[in-house]
Amino acid sequence: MIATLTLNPAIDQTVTLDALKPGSVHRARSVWSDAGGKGVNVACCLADWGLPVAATGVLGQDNAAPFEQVLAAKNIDDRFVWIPGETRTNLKLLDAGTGETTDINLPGLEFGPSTLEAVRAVLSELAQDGSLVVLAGSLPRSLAPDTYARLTGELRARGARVVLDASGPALSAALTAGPGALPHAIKPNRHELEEWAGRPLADPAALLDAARRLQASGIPLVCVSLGEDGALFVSSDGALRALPPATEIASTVGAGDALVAGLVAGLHDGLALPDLARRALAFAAGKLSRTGANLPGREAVEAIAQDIRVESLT
Ligand SMILES: Nc1ncnc2c1ncn2[C@@H]1O[C@H](COP(=O)(O)OP(=O)(O)O)[C@@H](O)[C@H]1O
Ligand SMILES: O=P(O)(O)OC[C@H]1O[C@](O)(COP(=O)(O)O)[C@@H](O)[C@@H]1O
Repeated sequence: MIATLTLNPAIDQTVTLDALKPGSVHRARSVWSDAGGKGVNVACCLADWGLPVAATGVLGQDNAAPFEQVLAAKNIDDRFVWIPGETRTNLKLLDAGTGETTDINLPGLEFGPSTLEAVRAVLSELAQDGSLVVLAGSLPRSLAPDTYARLTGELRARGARVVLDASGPALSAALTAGPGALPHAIKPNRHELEEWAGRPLADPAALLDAARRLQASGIPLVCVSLGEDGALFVSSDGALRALPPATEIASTVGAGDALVAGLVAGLHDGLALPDLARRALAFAAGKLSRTGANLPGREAVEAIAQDIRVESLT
């Protein structure tokens, strides 16, 4: 069983501008919305790949439709806890000239201990021996930074492997949890890894060293995503860098989530590190060619994976 948790989902509203100029009035070329948030996006990509997946977390009842639609359309087991209020809308400003996206992620719905308890109950039903559980995205401000660390300990005690995609204090707390509460895999991006390290990691050697330190601390798989430079992968099988293929980019929003979904699909199939890296980058490249958290068909993703170059690092 595969499950994803999104405690702070979002409707992603992507606004395309001729050029983003801070302080000036813009007339948008176009606007579109996707139901998103990290765990929702991971579940969408896994469902497109053909794996059964359940999605849980907390959603607002007052703008439920986009989430209900996408979960139903992709046949994702909807195990969300619904609360009064609106799920946040995050703004993604796409500069058509440079192709760069500027993210404005809002704080989101806050909720108390009883809602978290309800989510915990769903997770403990979903997590069994051998399950893969993805904990992803920011935490609402009402939750303690060690929320992921605690959930990871509980899920591990049930025999599940946890894949964590978090940042800031929530990531730091999860990485300093005791040995029984560390995640099986993490996917920081360069900025998140620098935040954890407390210093810039400008050159490849510094990045690799930080990733190796995390793996040596007891996290079996560390993947550092590097945008257009691909990603680093470190496990007990070694370290490697995977390079992205040339890709038509429709939207970069959710590329990191697609990479996480590819990692999960690879862990599910027990792939060796180089093939796991190819699978993860193929998911990201497949998603980049589309808007929203959507992958092309399995054959197309497998064809992309075959073309991904992987370099072993010493
Ligand atoms: N501009 C790009 N060109 C090619 N591949 C990209 C680009 N942006 C992202 N990717 C792919 O998507 C993956 C995740 O993107 P990244 O930006 O690192 O994640 P996040 O969104 O979590 O910060 C990268 O490892 C890479 O494979
Ligand atoms: O929970 P956070 O950290 O605010 O991030 C939420 C945002 O990240 C996304 O999941 C996209 O993430 P990536 O582009 O890193 O894959 C959006 O759907 C959402 O707006």
